[in-house]
Amino acid sequence: MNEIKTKKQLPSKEERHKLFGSVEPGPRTKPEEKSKMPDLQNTKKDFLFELDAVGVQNVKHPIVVPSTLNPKEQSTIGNFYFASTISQDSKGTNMSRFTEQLNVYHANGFKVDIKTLKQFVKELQGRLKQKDAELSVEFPWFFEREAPYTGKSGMNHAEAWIKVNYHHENGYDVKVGLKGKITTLCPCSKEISEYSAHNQRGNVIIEVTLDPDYDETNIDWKEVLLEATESNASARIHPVLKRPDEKMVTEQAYENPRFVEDMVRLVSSDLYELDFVKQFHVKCVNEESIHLHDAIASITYDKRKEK
Ligand SMILES: Nc1nc2c(ncn2[C@@H]2O[C@H](COP(=O)(O)OP(=O)(O)OP(=O)(O)O)[C@@H](O)[C@H]2O)c(=O)[nH]1
Repeated sequence: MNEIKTKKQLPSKEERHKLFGSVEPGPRTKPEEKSKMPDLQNTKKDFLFELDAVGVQNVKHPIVVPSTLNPKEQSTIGNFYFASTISQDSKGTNMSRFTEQLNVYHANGFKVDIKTLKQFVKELQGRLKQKDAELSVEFPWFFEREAPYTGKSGMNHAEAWIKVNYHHENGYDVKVGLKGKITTLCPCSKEISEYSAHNQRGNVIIEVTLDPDYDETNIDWKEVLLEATESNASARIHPVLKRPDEKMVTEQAYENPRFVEDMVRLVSSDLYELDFVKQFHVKCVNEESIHLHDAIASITYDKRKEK
């Protein structure tokens, strides 16, 4: 026997909102025109302390990333931080101006190269009417990777970031960074064991200060930092491996054992030799396969302080 279904008769949307607590607007007494509104953040008084930074963070926005590896240009999502210092006599910043400027750049297709970001930060300093401004942007950077024997390719990615600071008297400070993943095979395990050696996935985190004359039209820092990471590892990580490839990377790792300390020293040596790198920080975090904890090592070095 067929059941007879009766359709619910819902109240109108307005009635439904009232049912769940919406009320009529109250009397309006405060100005609605911008020029008549108090501007609290622009109050001038002695506010006791200068601020190191005031701004916005965790701003997600579409960006275009140029690359020397394939794909040569990729659309992705950047996570931005924008800030400036403010003086003791200013109550607050004009927060709308950070995202207002972001939208101006979006209208032209926001390409996150060093030249564009430097221009962005200088304009932001002017827009905020402060003596400095800074931004950082983090994004996943994709690159094509071929298997070592069969040449089968797929996409790998690393976390990349750029930090730009501009001061109206001191100029720019630009830092770039990359977190890449590698295989490391334990030298101690190889030495003491009758067979095999434990290995792990290592994370190499690099941040470098760029030389003011760094020319991104000649060198892509992302590719260089990735190569410094991967070329010093026990083996590279691949998206696609067939059996002949797997045999190659397994044997290569066994032939190139690395402690976490070896990794940071070898990567630092490569960075030391690069003219466009003035200062660097290298950290390696190995997700140990024979422990629940990670092994870590790091180096910070400033070439500008050398005698
Ligand atoms: N300074 C400051 N603003 C905040 C904060 N949190 C939110 N805001 C918001 O920032 C917005 C105002 O931005 P402003 O840039 O000062 O706006 P405006 O004065 O209309 O903009 P201009 O014409 O550029 O000066 C308001 O919506 C504030 O509520 C905060 O902690 N500090």
